[in-house]
Order: sequence, then structure tokens, then C-alpha cells
Amino acid sequence: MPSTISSSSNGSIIGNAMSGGVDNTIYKPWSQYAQDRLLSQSPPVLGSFIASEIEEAAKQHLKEYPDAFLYVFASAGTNSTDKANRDVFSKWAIVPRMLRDVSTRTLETTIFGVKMKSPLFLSPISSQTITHPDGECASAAAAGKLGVTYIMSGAASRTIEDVASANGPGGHRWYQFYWPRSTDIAISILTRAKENGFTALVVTVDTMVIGWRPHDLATGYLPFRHGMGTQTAFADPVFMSRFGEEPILDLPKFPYDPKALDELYRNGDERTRKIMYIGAEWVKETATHFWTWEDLKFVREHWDGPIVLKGIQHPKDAEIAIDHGMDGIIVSNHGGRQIDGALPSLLALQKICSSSKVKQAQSSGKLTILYDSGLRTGSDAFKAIALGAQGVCLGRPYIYGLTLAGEIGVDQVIRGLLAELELTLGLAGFTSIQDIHGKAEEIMERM
Ligand SMILES: Cc1cc2nc3c(=O)[nH]c(=O)nc-3n(C[C@H](O)[C@H](O)[C@H](O)COP(=O)(O)O)c2cc1C
Repeated sequence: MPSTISSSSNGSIIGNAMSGGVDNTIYKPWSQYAQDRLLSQSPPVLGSFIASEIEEAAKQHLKEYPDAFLYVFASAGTNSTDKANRDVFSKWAIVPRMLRDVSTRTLETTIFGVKMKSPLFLSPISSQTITHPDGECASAAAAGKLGVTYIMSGAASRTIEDVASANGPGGHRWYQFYWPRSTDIAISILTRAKENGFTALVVTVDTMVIGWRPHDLATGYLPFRHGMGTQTAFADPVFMSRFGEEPILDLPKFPYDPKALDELYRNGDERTRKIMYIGAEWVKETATHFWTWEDLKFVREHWDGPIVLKGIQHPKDAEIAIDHGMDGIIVSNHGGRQIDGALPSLLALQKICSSSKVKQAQSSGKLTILYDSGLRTGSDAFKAIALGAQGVCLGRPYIYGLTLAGEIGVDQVIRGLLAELELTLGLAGFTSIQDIHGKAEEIMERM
């Protein structure tokens, strides 16, 4: 195996020396990670590369806080949509081609005019500090160092400013907007996101209210109640001025203990009472109103970068998004956390990408399509891209990496998935994402 590959390859730069006019930049392909692991004498940081084993280890790790694990793990109702999201990947099989020179491979792609090292995004996930003390800052840091785009949740447990700083000056970051009803607060949040280098806005359209999640309902687990996952609001000067307060930056940290906080509340602890009161006001701002297509005009007026709707499942909605001048969609069912018994998201992707209006908008560069929900492996990413996604979003698996090991745990999850994607690409006979994009009919078989 060659130890270096051409400059068109992806991966991280491990050296950058100019000698005699020759650029000796050495690129490390993502698949080098597999080589490194095979030669390593030590186990991987997460103990495994198998998503289900890492999930189990995260469950064990959080055994003193089972509700925190279940908040991440569980979905709506009977978890049937979550299961369907996984099962559907096995309905498509990759049919590899042989004897092609695919020794130089790249995962590079360009999205909204920005060249990216890979088509991977980290899905917006709220309240990450319930699983690890470093919360979103660790995930954003790992993504930033590996050139993966970090989508920050509007319900994060760290500030916009801190997440941007952890993601770093060269990091790619998008902001996911949970839309407050008050115009002045909405504008303030959008302005802060813009000023902190978030280049695209993700508007989540499938979570106007939280779905029926039996585990959280049975245990009364709602981190936002105690300010966990509301740091965007508590750091916002416009929102806080409504209560005559300065921004509050030290909200509950890991380990998040709802019972202890409730006890403090009952005992009249002034600070806890204040946080719980303001937290409840924020929930009223963001989780009680169903926005409509017409309302998107407001977002367009106040955000001058690309806008991406997250949670689209119906081809007609994808078409309406085009009519409303949206720049992209994330085909997602929120990991099955909103509707039990819903369409598996990969099937939704196939249907959406079969619409001629969508195809035309995508090929003319008007509409970017990302995939989300149930993605666990590099092979899953290959399939979603072959079905028409330009990029893929990873959800729960990186939170389990975070739970177990903070930033280096997220790093392992990302590297593992991208190494597997690059290997799968080559073993299937292709050298780039562009080779397989939208080619499902030629390169996969429906089972
Ligand atoms: C604990 C948790 C919190 C989430 N928070 C958000 C959020 O704040 N905003 C959002 O758009 N999606 C949120 N999601 C959904 C994810 O962005 C993504 O759609 C989902 O995790 C994909 O499913 P998967 O993890 O099974 O692949 C959350 C998901 C989980 C598991």
C-alpha cells in the first residue's frame, strides 16, 4: 500500500514542505486510519468500531443516569420509525465493480460553494452536556479538526460563541434554528450565529412540538425545564433583558440531576427558581407554535446565507421548498423521535430524489439535498449518496462517542465512518463521491 497519495485525495494534511519547487504536501487518506488501527497494539478509544457495541458501552457508562441515556436513545412511541430507519438500509445492496484502478480516492465535495473534505455533517443534537461535561464544545472541536461540518443545535447546552470558538477559525459550521415567536429575539439569535461564523441556517420543520416519547414522559425528563439545552437563550441579551437580567452562562452542568434541582426549587433556592422560570418562558417561545411556509419569508429576510429545511419527508414538500426559494433540504424524520410508524427516511430520500422537479433543481444547483436518520456506517453513507444525497448527517453515534470519551470519542466515530466510506467507495470500484452520486440504479440492487 502506498503511504502517500496524490493531492486530489482527501483526509488530513500531515506535512507541508516545499523542496526544489515541488509541493511535498503529504495527505493522509481517510482509509489510512484503518491501516493505522491494524498496526496498532492498543484498542481504540471507544473499545469498538461497531455502532451497537459503542451504544451499549455508552449505556453502561451512564448507568447512574439512565434517563440521560434514554433521552438520547429512545424515539417516539414504540420506536418503530427508528427501527425502520435502520432496517431500510438493508433493502439496497451495493453491486461492486472490479479491476479498476481506484487506488487514489477522494471524499471531497463542494456544498454551497464551499469545498469540504468529506460529505459528512454532524446532526444538530441538543443538551449534549447531559452525557459529557464538555458537551457541544467537544463535538464541535472534533468536527472542526477533521473538516467535518458541525450543525449546532438551537437547543444546545453551550453558547453559540463557545461552540464557534471550539469549532475553530477554519471549522465549517451551520446553525440549527429553533424559531422563537418574538421577532426581536429571533433576529438577535440569527445575528449572533452569523457573527460567529455559522454559514448556513438549518430550520427544523418537524419539531414544532416534541413528539410522544414514552420514556421521557414516564420519568418527566425534560432537561430544558432546568435550563439544560437553553444556553442559546440564556446567553441572549435581548431575551434576557425581557426579565431584567444579564446573560446567565453557568447553567446546570454534567452530571445533570433533575431530582436535585427540583429539590432546590422546592427549598426556595432563588437561582434555581429564576432559571426554571426563564427556562419555561423560553419553551413557550419556541415549542408552542406551528410555523407555516409563508413564515419562511421572515427567515429569508433576516438570514443572508443558505437556508436548509430539516425534516422533509414528502416529495411534495421538497417541491414546495423549491418554490419558496429554499437552498436545501435535509431528508430526515428526526431519528424516529417525532412520529411513530413513519416512513423510513431512506425511502423518503428515494421518493424525493425521484421527483423530476427536485432532480432538475438539484442538478441546476438550486437545491442541495442532505440525508439524515439511521445512518451508522460508511456503507450507509454510500447508499444515501447513491440514492441522491449530496451529504449525510450523523446523529446518535457521535453522541455515544462523546459520552464515552469526549472529543477523542467523537473523533474516533468520525474517522471510522469516513475510513469505511472511502474503503467502500474503492472496493465498489469508484474514486469519488461524484462517481456514485444519484447512480443507485446502476450501482445498487433493490432487495
Ligand atoms: C438526543 C437528541 C437530541 C436532538 N436534538 C435535535 C435538535 O436540537 N435539533 C434538531 O434539528 N434535531 C435534533 N435531533 C435529531 C437529530 O438531528 C437527527 O435528526 C437524528 O439524531 C437522526 O437520527 P439517528 O440519530 O438515529 O441517526 C436530536 C436527536 C437526538 C437523539
